Amino acid sequence: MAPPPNEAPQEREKRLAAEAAAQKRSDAIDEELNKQRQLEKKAPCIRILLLGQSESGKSTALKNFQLMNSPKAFREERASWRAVVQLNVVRSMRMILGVISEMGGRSSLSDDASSPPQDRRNPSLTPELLKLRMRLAPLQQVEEALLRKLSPPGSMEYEATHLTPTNDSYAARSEKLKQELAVHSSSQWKGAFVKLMTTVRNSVESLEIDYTDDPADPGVILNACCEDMIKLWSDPTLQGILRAHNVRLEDKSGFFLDALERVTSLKYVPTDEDILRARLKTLGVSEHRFTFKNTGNMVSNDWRIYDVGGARSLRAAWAPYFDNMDAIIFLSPISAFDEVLAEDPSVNRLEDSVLLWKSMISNPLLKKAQTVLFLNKVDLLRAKLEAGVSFGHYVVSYATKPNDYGSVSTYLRKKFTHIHKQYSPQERNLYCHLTAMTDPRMAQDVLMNVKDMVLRQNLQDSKLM
Ligand SMILES: Nc1nc2c(ncn2[C@@H]2O[C@H](COP(=O)(O)OP(=O)(O)OP(=O)(O)O)[C@@H](O)[C@H]2O)c(=O)[nH]1
Ligand SMILES: [Mg+2]
Repeated sequence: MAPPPNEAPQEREKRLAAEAAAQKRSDAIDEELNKQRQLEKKAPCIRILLLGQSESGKSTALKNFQLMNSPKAFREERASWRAVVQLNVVRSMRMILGVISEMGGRSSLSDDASSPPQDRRNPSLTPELLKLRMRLAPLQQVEEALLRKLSPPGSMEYEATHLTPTNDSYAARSEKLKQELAVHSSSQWKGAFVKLMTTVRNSVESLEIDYTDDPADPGVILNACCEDMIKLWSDPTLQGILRAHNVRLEDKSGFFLDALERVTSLKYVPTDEDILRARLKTLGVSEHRFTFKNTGNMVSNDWRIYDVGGARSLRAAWAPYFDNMDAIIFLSPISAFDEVLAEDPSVNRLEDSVLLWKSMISNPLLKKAQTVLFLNKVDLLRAKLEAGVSFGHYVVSYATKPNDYGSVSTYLRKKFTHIHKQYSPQERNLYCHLTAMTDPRMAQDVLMNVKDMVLRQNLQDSKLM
């Protein structure tokens, strides 16, 4: 900056001294930044990219990494996950109420059941079910309150999920409610729960939080609906209706209806397994840093794991991360052989997953990355096959081979392995595991294995260089 006109010698001295001090501070900052850069260069980190279609289990794998590496921090976030579990419960209930409404030719879950002419004509709906539907109308309020809590105004998800409380009809709001709550990975959705987190931190031992002193807590209404929700879910007529409509809620993400009493209790705090089962869709790409212990001095202890949103419209955002990855972990939810994509109901989910695997494997930018494949959701695959859902009916090339877990999983492993061999731009190993990411013990065993393998390979590569 030019010196002020008519500057007195004393002022000039003062100004020069201030400028020199500022320069010194700036140099010190530059030096610090350089030091950090040098350190980062000296200790390069290991980068892992989680890939796969939506609901394949990427974020669940990430949660397992967090649980493995920093269990304390993971558990301190329990209060935030409580609201997600509650939202998952309400969503499952809404699917049930939706089926009932459809049968009655109505679309609203807050309809008055006192004069339902269509319902009376439908022999499958009992007066008890209609009564429960009416009694559970307040769940709509719970859902709206939870969404407001998880996506407050001003947050990135607000636009996508916010329900205008103003003049929208319920039908219009219901349309918006159909969208799944998604959270931008870099956003601060957990911030809304900071106050509660402190409480949880103080009560980690007893695992209890008392929310009853917060009248605005949607959990209070949810708790009041608990008995009716249990009655509805255990109603044999309803179970028959769901079967007839081919709705298997127990296979869907975020299923908690088998634990309604526990998860709707006023003092409910999610367990590790609950957090792994809770469903929250990811938007965008997020980087998570881990420092693993006992990895020796030869290679870095620093790990960066990247979680991406798997829905089709979000896949374009993956490419900038392909360069420079040490490993990719691709998750394929193999239980989804009889399901379709939420974003495009004309596409079978297993078929989409196979095509995505092919395109990732053949991508030249990823040719140096080690490839890890998780054939995930084996628990659901087993349950589905045991319930008599025919794999061969959906996968024509499987034909009439036995419809049991062993045969189906072997077939899929071979199929994915074959693609890997055929489409890799250069020869490389494949580390394939059959996994259930919601089982923390199994998941952590597998992830520990993957971690060691990536590390060994990294060490080998650095020796060769
Ligand atoms: N039963 C069962 N559920 C699983 C398994 N792995 C993940 N899930 C559940 O499946 C749902 C979806 O998992 P996410 O980890 O959110 O899926 P994602 O790949 O991150 O999905 P996007 O964020 O939409 O890309 C969650 O409710 C998980 O708890 C599994 O092995 N078995
Ligand atoms: Mg995710």
